Amino acid sequence: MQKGAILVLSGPSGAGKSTIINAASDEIGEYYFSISTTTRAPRVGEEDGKDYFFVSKESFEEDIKAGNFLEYAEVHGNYYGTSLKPVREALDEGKLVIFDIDVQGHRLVRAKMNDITTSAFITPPTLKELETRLRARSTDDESVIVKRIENAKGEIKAVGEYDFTIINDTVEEATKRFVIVAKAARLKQSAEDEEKFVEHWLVNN
Ligand SMILES: Nc1ncnc2c1ncn2[C@@H]1O[C@H](COP(=O)(O)OP(=O)(O)OP(=O)(O)O)[C@@H](O)[C@H]1O
Ligand SMILES: Nc1nc2c(ncn2[C@@H]2O[C@H](COP(=O)(O)O)[C@@H](O)[C@H]2O)c(=O)[nH]1
Repeated sequence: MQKGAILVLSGPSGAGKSTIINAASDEIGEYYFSISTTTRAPRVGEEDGKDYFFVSKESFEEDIKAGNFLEYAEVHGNYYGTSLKPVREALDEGKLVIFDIDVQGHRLVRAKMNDITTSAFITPPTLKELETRLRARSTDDESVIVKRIENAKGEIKAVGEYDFTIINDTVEEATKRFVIVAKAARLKQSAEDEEKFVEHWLVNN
């Protein structure tokens, strides 16, 4: 029986998802962060197996064919996907599994594992502030930044599909809110658990 729960975090590139997960990591108890596979090239300082599993397009497409992904999507011109096996194992161990995935990925996870999923959309207060932060991060070329800002205008429209919205004005305040959301996510029960509880409750009355 599956015992864990899922917390999906989405938001435009540069919203602060990684920053907030890292800032909250000591306060949210034991969790498993799902390391995605991508065909994007590593940024300076990124490590294979820590930030992402960096693979070729051919290798990614083989994994698609083999059914190895829980979800995958093309985002900003590259493939990104969540491997099913480690997620299943973490859920079976009763862990909270945290995903940093885009809005398409969130829809696919919802379609497959809605009953154990909680989600939050993170965004800076304005598009202008997003642009400032993406430029200040200095990890991407100008053409990549322009593409991500353009895509953010579409991504923000999915905000209503999420359980929670976290406006990342200051890291401190956004992290506090994320910690509360993570605690709520842990409490999400699977439909199977609910059925068992009702059965047990009725029999014992
Ligand atoms: N509240 C904040 N105020 C100012 N700068 C911030 C804030 N939150 C994050 N940042 C900065 O904004 C940049 C983007 O943050 P981060 O890399 O965490 O975004 P992300 O959502 O994980 O992006 P991506 O989806 O591209 O991986 C970083 O340089 C980070 O230090
Ligand atoms: N659908 C998925 N989206 C993913 C996954 N891993 C990351 N992402 C999203 O991609 C963008 C860009 O990330 P970056 O590291 O290149 O800046 C960002 O919105 C992530 O949330 C995934 O496995 N599936």
